[in-house]
Amino acid sequence: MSTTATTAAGTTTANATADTDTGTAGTPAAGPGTPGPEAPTRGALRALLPALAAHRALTARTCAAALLEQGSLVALLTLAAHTVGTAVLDGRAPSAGTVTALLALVTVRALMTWREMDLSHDLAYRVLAVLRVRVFDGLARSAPARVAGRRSGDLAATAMADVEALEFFYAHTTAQLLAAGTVLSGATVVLATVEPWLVAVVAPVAALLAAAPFADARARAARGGRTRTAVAGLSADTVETVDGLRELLAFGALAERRRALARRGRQVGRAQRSEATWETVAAAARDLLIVLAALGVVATVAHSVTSGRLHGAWAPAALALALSVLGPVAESARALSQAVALRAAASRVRAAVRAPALAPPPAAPRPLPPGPLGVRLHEVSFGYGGAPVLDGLRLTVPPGRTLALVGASGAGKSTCAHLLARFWDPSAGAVQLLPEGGDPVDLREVDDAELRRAVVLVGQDTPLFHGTLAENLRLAAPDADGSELAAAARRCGVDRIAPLDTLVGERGATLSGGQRARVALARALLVRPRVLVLDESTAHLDNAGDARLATALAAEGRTTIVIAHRPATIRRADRIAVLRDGRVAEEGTWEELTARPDSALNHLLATTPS
Ligand SMILES: Nc1ncnc2c1ncn2[C@@H]1O[C@H](COP(=O)(O)OP(=O)(O)OP(=O)(O)O)[C@@H](O)[C@H]1O
Repeated sequence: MSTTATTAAGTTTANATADTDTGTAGTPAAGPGTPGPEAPTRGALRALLPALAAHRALTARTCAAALLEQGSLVALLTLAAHTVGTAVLDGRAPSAGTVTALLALVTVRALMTWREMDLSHDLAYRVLAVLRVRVFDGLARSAPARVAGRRSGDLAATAMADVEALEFFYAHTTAQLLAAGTVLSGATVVLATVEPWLVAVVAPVAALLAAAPFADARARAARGGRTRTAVAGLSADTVETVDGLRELLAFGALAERRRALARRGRQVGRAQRSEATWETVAAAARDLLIVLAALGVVATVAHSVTSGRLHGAWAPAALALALSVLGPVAESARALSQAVALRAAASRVRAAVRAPALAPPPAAPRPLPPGPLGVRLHEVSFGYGGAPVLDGLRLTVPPGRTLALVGASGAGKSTCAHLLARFWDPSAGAVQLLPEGGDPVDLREVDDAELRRAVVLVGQDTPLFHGTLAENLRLAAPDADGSELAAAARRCGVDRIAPLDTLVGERGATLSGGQRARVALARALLVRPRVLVLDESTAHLDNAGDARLATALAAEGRTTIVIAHRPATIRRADRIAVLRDGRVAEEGTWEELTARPDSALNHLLATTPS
């Protein structure tokens, strides 16, 4: 068996302590081709933009609202200043048209402030909802290798915290930057006609403010990356702690775990503090620049008026226009610098979304012929990145027969089961289904949905989901009617556990290991698989329960591969294959293999407690 829930929790403590000591999020050996948790951040923000394409109309409305919001404020301040200027210098009261325009601008500004916030958040939440599903799709595509290679809390951090962090990018950056750029361009044209020197003051400051976040983009992204990694590590440790609470309690390891979590928390705090410190320094630098620009604008306007280039009545308007346009520019610079820090989150999300399929779908699927299916592993080699686990393995199970696959712990039995379920593909050789009298069909040629109906794998610790027994059974066959459900439940003794509308709690926490196994087996039977792979599925049951289930599972025409250590289970199979050194060391019936004193099976049985 590969990692199980119970053993994972037991080994977690050691892993987690080591992680905390080195200050890195632990990443056990990944499956073949597993993308690493940290991907390069270059272009990660740009890669977020295409997600807006699905919401073109809403994006356009958000941009328009942002433009009206920023533009109306600049126009309002400029017009108000002009009105005051002409009233003071020319002694003219504002006309009814001017008052109406001022009131209209106030109204537009108020309405657009609300509208822009409403639309930009609506847009962001829609994009994030799609992103979350795409992250989930990526995880599903690359499971279980990715899940084996990355800790679940780390994956949860990508699916939740990293995606959530991107809300800022979609709600507060894109439309606002576009609007600020447009308002700045318009204001620059007006300023150029009124007093070109004002452009000479405003334009370089605007350029400096816009460029500043990119000047230390690498360091900023690295600081953001450290925060994301620390948050992911904390999330991974927290999830493992909750999962393994019983073991931690049993071994009296709670206090040490608590200290480790506190250290993780401090790591997150330090990373966030470092980001915040740099951000406040950058904000202070921006403020200083704006103040200097404002002084420059005031001095330029004063000089223009005294030198006669600008009429005094226009001075307040020019002043207001030049100063008010600096507001959106400064706000955009702040948004940009925050967005640059999001590159790490964006790249983690991008890596999850783009995760390659470890078992890619066939270009031209081959339909499986009806009738019983056998199984063949033809010269199969496979490894998890290190030494090969399977090395040219050959194994054939004719249609309708039962084979017990045995071997020492770590021999590769579960790996064979996972290849049969096509969780991933072999690096050499082929895993095939054998129709009776037909040509073998490589699993790589079979459509995924058809494969899931034909081959079902039941593991030792198949987790159940929060819900009723019936809902857990229906997971495999959503269309199964009540009588089918009842029949499968009866065959596996699920009906003796509790009524089918009983809630089982998260991961089936309210059931015993044996009861969970019965539910998992009944669930598998509902699919009516032609090939059933049982990976120590009945290990939690007593001998009598195991025997009764074996009788219930026996079905005409179904091929069954049983991975087991229990002699009584192995004995019931038609044939037995012993796995050693990545190959089948010997194969035969129970009688044949046990008759030879030096057989690998006898060696194995001698070391297996009965
Ligand atoms: N996801 C993984 N990443 C890296 N190595 C793995 C992974 N899964 C299994 N292995 C390694 O592959 C080898 C075979 O594991 P496998 O689970 O197939 O053994 P097994 O025969 O089922 O063992 P057991 O009887 O103990 O369940 C072991 O050395 C194991 O450490």
